[in-house]
Amino acid sequence: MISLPGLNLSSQPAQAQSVPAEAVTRTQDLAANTEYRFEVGFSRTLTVKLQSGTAELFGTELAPSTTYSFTGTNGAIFTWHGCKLDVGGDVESDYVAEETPMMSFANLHFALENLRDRSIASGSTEMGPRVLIVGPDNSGKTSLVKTLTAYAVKTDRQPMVVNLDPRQGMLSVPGSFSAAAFSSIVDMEEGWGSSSITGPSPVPVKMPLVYHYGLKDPEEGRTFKSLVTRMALAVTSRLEEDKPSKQAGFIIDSSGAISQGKNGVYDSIEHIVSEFSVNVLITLGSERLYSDLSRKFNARTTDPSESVSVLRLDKSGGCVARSEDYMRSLRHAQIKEYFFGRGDEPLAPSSQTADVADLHVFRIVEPDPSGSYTTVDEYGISVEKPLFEPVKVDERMQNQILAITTAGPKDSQDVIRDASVRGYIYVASVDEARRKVKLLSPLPGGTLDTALVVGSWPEPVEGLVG
Ligand SMILES: Nc1ncnc2c1ncn2[C@@H]1O[C@H](COP(=O)(O)OP(=O)(O)OP(=O)(O)O)[C@@H](O)[C@H]1O
Repeated sequence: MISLPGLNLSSQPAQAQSVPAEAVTRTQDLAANTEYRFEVGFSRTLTVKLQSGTAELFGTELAPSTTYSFTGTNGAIFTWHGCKLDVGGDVESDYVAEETPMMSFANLHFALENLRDRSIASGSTEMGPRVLIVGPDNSGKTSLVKTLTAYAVKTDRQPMVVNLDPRQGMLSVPGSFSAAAFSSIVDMEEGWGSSSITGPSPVPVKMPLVYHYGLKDPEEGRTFKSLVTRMALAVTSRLEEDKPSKQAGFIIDSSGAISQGKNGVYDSIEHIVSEFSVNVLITLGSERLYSDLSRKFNARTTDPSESVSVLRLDKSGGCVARSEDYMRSLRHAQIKEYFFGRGDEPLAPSSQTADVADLHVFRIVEPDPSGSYTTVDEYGISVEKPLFEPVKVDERMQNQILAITTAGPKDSQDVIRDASVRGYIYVASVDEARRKVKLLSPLPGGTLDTALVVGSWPEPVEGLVG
């Protein structure tokens, strides 16, 4: 058996052990072009083994005779030509679906392949496809990104994947934005990974680029657009040095919040399209979004090199609306994995004690309940609040995740905002009397003489250290 999914084995050893791979299984026959869909909660485990035929999970092929196990996961195992699966364990629900959008996903992949071939034919002067995926919450954006990435990697491409959704991290913790080039297969059970230093999950070619956003909703913060601009510059300059990834292009995953629009205006989407020079904009699961965006971008076809193809894909019937409880468990599992690794790839985070006075923590300033960022200064004049405010480390900071930025503690607000992230630390405990703080870091050592940034997202995680 490989590992428990994503999501740290140590949190649920009892359940994991209660379902050994050799426990009772049943055979699930799948006809061609159908998929086996499952919902597995955090307290259950499903095991799946490919008995015969071929099958894939979000584009990644299942290896024969390998038992995969899933916990805290919703997903679907699809087969193009039919297969038999050995299914065991326990699920919230499962069923076989005959209608899937996989053919349209595969067609999209082939269209992207044409653009990649065109980039190669141009001697890499042209960049490969620059794709942005938008759609409401739970419309299947991340699953489509995984599928397109897996298909591209199977064709020996090295696409870059950019995550601009703070609800879920990619190779990092929730609340971050990240980008990484992928070259080998996406790990089956976990699928995306949150740790940047474990081995087998999606294997980035280089360390991921990470920026800290620190809020739940891209539309609520003042730093979203600047971070998109920074990320676009960083991704573009990385691609200039990396031919295979430049030819393969990139795929951007976004948050459902930016697809809501305000009176037909999609400011954040337009900003991403313009900063990343997106030329393929995929709308998932919303006729209205497709209609609004195609009207907007089709009107701009004066210069063909700047044209944006807006495509519409149907939402898969398998997409599951996830409860707030489920999402919280998912975030906590991701954070736990960032520090401790996974069942078969454990990490040993280092614990260090520091003086409270040595930490330079900046809190992201949030709007007041009316959404305003203005305040009245000592002269009664209305002024804009700063982006960050320095905060003292006290007991309220216990269980918080802090971003270690590349900015110095004396740098300006803009420098702190635009700084990339070296990694994250967890505040395990604060002893106010002794003025000491115990920190957990995925990497040993490291200087704390930088600006540490904390936001309201992700929320404090209790009990990370037992
Ligand atoms: N075909 C399918 N069968 C079963 N489950 C699926 C299928 N497609 C997606 N899901 C599940 O549905 C949920 C929502 O999908 P996904 O995360 O891809 O959507 P999203 O649009 O990225 O969501 P959000 O923007 O809210 O993060 C996930 O738990 C995913 O694993």
